[in-house]
Amino acid sequence: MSAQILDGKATAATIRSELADRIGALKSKGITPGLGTVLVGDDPGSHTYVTAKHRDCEQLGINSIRRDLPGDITQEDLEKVIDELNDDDATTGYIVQLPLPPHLDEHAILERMAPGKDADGLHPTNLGKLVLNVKDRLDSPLPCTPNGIVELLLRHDIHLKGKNVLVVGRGVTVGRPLGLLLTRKSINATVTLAHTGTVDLPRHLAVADVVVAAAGMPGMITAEQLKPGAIVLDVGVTRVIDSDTGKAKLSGDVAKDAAEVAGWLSPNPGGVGPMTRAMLLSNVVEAAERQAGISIR
Ligand SMILES: Nc1nc2c(c(=O)[nH]1)N[C@@H](CN(C=O)c1ccc(C(=O)N[C@@H](CCC(=O)O)C(=O)O)cc1)CN2
Repeated sequence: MSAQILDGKATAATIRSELADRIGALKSKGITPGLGTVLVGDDPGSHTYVTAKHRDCEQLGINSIRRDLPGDITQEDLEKVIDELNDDDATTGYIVQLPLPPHLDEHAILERMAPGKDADGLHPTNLGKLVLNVKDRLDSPLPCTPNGIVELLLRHDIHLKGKNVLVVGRGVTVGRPLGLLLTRKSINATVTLAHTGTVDLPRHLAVADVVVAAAGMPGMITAEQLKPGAIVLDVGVTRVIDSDTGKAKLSGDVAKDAAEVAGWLSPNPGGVGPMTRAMLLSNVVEAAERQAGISIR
């Protein structure tokens, strides 16, 4: 048996073409959405993701505003950039690429962003709305990776009602918000959130109908640990040096042989990553629609 593929690349392309129509409608009213990005330092992964986000914008006719800043920028100077983007009318939404270098206070930076311009759904007000389960999902943006995972499953006609979902990793961009999203009544999954303090992870894996691996530990989840037929989403990405070529390559959290046991598997790359970017574009378009007072659906 070989797992069916949760094709994030193709699904993201479909979402982009749907967004193109909405961007056209905004432009006909004289509004062009604009995505701002703030990138601090020279981490190659973050650089790749930000560049890809701007490429997506260019392809869809979204303006993009790029602020690449030195790795030793002070908190005060970074806050000035945040204030400028908050005040810039051309920037309808923006993100601060994470992680920030350790000398910077990430929470203070996210909190300083205007919640209405937060294209990542990571401002405390927007995360708070997720916690409070604010009914109208269009009232505030959802974090891109969790939203992308839900969208990827739904568009493959996979519904999680009553399913046991094991989320491995409690980071702010994936694990924590995903648990909140999946336990909404509209999804109704039963979620276990595992982390580095979890005792006996294999016991949890053995009973999980769905596994979301977002720990950033290459190959940590193997075929023999999975329940046969499990739906597996491989989210974690680590850059490792290939011992044969000496070149850096990407490695997910799920071992290659998982495909022999899983019922569905998201490839990595090509699975959740492209969906994260598609959901960012969707948040930017929704923010522009909200700001223009356009009723969305
Ligand atoms: N402010 C944010 N920072 C980070 C987020 C986030 O949602 N907001 N998530 C991750 C990184 N991330 C988005 O920024 C991201 C990860 C992966 C991809 C992607 O398209 N991956 C491709 C492979 C790309 C490659 O060659 O490296 C794939 O999976 O096919 C996009 C965005 C942490 N930071």
